[in-house]
Amino acid sequence: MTATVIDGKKIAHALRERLKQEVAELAAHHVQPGLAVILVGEDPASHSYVRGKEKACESLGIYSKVYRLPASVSEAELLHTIHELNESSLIHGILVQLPLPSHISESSILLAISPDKDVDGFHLMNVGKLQTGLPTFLPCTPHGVIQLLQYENIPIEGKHAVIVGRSNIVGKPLAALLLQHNATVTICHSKTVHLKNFTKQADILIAAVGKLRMITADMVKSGAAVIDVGINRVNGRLVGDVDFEEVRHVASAITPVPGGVGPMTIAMLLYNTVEAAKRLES
Ligand SMILES: Nc1nc2c(c(=O)[nH]1)N[C@@H](CN(C=O)c1ccc(C(=O)N[C@@H](CCC(=O)O)C(=O)O)cc1)CN2
Repeated sequence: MTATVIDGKKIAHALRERLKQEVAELAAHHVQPGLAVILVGEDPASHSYVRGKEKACESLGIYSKVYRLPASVSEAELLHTIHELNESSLIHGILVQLPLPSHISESSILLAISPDKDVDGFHLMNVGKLQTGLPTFLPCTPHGVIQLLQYENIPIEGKHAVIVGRSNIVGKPLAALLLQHNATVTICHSKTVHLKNFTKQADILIAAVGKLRMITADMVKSGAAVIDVGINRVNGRLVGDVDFEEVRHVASAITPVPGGVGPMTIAMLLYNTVEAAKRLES
């Protein structure tokens, strides 16, 4: 068997084209969605993701403003910036690029963002809404994974989805979303004993740990859909958590890294920003 390679770039592009039209329609009503991005420190990967977000906004006609702050910025200064953005009529979405330096409390910062502008879906209010199935901003990467599965007509309902990784950004919200779509969900993590016994049962296997090529062909059930959320940098190259070259001969569908889930993360952020503008301006 050779798997279908899921083209995240193409799917993200299609979504962005739809959003571009929506932004044009909003412009006709004198509404321009606005996104504020706060970036703290010098992490090159974070700078690159934020540049990607800025460029994506520009290409759709979304206003964006990036606050590039030094790693030495205090929590109080950061909170002050967020409070100002909460009040700004030009800004509909606010996000703080993660990770933050260790002297800043991530939970205090995320709690300060108005839930109505929380386009990452990380505010506790929105986390709670997701868990209880209420409408809210869906975290971008998990939402992107669901969109990829749906675009490829990969059934979710009744299937066993196994997620390797329990982060607040990906693993936990993705489990909630897959449950909403009536999958049976297992979350595995660094303390899971006999990981392979679980991954081998997956109809949909999602790797989100940040460990280079840790999912090998012997860990995958024949015909499974394999979604690789991992981003590992090796000598300047991006490599996922899945051994793509091996696993593609066992799976029925697989996402590459780069060009799989990553582009969907940005597309879903644009989606949430447009949604935020529509809600706040209605
Ligand atoms: N506040 C947030 N911080 C972080 C998030 C997030 O959703 N919100 N997620 C990640 C990083 N991330 C977005 O911020 C992100 C990761 C990857 C990509 C992407 O497009 N990847 C491309 C490759 C890009 C490259 O060449 O470097 C791909 O996989 O094809 C976009 C955004 C952590 N922080």
